[in-house]
Amino acid sequence: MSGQPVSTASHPPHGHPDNTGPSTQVGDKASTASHPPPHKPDPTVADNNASKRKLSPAATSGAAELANLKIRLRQALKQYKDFPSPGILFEDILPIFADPGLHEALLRALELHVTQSYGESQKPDVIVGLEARGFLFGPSLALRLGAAFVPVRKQGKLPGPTETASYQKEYGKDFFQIQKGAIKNGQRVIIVDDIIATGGSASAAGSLVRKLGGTLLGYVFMLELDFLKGRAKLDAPVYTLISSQEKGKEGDAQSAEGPESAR
Ligand SMILES: O=P(O)(O)OC[C@H]1O[C@H](OP(=O)(O)OP(=O)(O)O)[C@H](O)[C@@H]1O
Ligand SMILES: Nc1ncnc2[nH]cnc12
Repeated sequence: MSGQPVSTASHPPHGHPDNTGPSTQVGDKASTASHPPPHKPDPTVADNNASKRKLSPAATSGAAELANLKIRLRQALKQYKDFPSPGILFEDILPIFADPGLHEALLRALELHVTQSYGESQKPDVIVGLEARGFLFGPSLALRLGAAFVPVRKQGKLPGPTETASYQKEYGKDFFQIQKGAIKNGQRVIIVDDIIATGGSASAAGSLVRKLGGTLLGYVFMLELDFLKGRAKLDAPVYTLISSQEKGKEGDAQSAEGPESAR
């Protein structure tokens, strides 16, 4: 049933039996999937090695704050079976934006990540957001970082000369466009979107940024469906706040009678 969010009492933070590949993150090149092997700590919810790496007190408290924010955000996600088509477990990120406290937590978490990972000398000049859900937080993040915001839109929505890239995503095929001249040669760019699934959308957006002469610093996502290994398609550092879908648990998920918090 796709009309009701699935109960996730039996659906702990996502993972997948196939999820064995490395998960590269800026500032942490080791496995960063939210379901690392049992003997490894979960790097998406805590910077467990902060003290060993002798981080400054400010960086350590920033890492602790980030870990806390991630837990709150993870709990707000909802899942819908068979939406928009059979076999897809749809991750609904909208509850985060319905709650001003969580919305603020999201922006703060992303801002912390970018400022901690890139520092003053490598600050992004441009945040590129992908239509449509990348528009929910891309402009606000850009404002916090003192960067420009540039949209990548679905075909036929942008006026004037554009560059186009076709792509395949988890549940369909599409075209992305960006306005020519929207990014200047050599500008440092971070691409943001809500979810990376197969990586098709993000990869197409990356090719558009490079076509315009942008220097792609990396990708930032709220959520990664890591069993789909989308990050393998991307040739710049990838950061995700939360990951991923536990496909093996899909069959266990019960239909909920009403809205229910995901995790
Ligand atoms: O990694 P992929 O397999 O490419 O899938 C990820 C993309 O799919 C969704 O966009 P979609 O175009 O479905 O919807 P939206 O317009 O609601 O953002 C999502 O917001 C990502 O952009
Ligand atoms: N499973 C999924 N849930 C929400 N958005 C998506 N975009 C691609 N796959 C998705």
